[in-house]
Amino acid sequence: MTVPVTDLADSPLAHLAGLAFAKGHGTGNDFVLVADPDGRVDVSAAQAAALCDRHLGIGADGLIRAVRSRHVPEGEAILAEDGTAEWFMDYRNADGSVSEMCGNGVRVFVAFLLDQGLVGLEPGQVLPIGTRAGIKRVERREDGFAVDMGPWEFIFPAQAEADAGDSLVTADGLDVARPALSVSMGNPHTVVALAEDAELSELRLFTAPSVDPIPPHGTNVEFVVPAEPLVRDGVGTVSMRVHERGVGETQSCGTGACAVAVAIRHWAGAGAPDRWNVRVPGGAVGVAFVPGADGAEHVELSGPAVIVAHGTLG
Ligand SMILES: N[C@@H](CCC[C@H](N)C(=O)O)C(=O)O
Repeated sequence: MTVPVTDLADSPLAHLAGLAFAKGHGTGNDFVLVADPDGRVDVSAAQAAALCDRHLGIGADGLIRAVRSRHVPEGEAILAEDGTAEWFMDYRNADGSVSEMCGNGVRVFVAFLLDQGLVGLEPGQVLPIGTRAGIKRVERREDGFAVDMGPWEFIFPAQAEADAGDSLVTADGLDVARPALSVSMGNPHTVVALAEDAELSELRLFTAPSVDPIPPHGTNVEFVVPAEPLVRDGVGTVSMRVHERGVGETQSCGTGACAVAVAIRHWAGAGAPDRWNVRVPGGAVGVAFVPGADGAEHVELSGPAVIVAHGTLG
């Protein structure tokens, strides 16, 4: 009997045989990346999930398709706002669901465009990228990328302003439900403060925490512990773990780190710093609150982006 070692016939990946891909990560948040400049690769939710499967596929927290903005429905609005936003980040979670935004992903996306020779970008230069959460401007730096993530918002503004929390979160490893604050960074996040490192490390995030009330489109849940001291030389430091919507626990979440900085600064009150170092299991990212060109406060996310491998499916 011949064993068909390259046969994907029974897999959702069958129609993608021959597809070139790269694998990359930002602080351990890892992605399969596919270049599809002319919008010819139609990846279904099942195929995205199969590609991201760590046992039967390539394995990743998400799938990123690099497509020209003019070839996606969202691109019309993107290009109307900025005709130079040529590239669109089509992002899917590991379960195949679509997400509005990925902060680590958008840095890795630009590293991938550079890797593929699809753009040129010198340190100090900025590239506008279309996403489902609008245009994100990504600056190349000597040691990685910094992204203008735009303004943040409370998801339940009335409760957030009035109280320390707007919802309650229970998770495996927590003795009682904890108050939490829900923040939108284009995608939804719910942030829970814990008292000490032991509480953070004892969490078991194999199952999704439960959030009540849950934001309308579900949520990513971040658990955060302040460093001791919280602020040194004007920069705050915290440690976080995350359970991502559509994925599970990941090594890092860029939009989650931004949401954590928003919540911790809110809880810390007047005098809290505008610059934060957010430690994650896969490394650390920087978050800064900066004035945006539109007059609103914007969140800037900075960190590394690495392309680790290239391959062909099948
Ligand atoms: N890891 C990402 C966020 C990816 C999307 C998220 N799971 C969602 O569904 O909103 C990041 O770095 O921001």
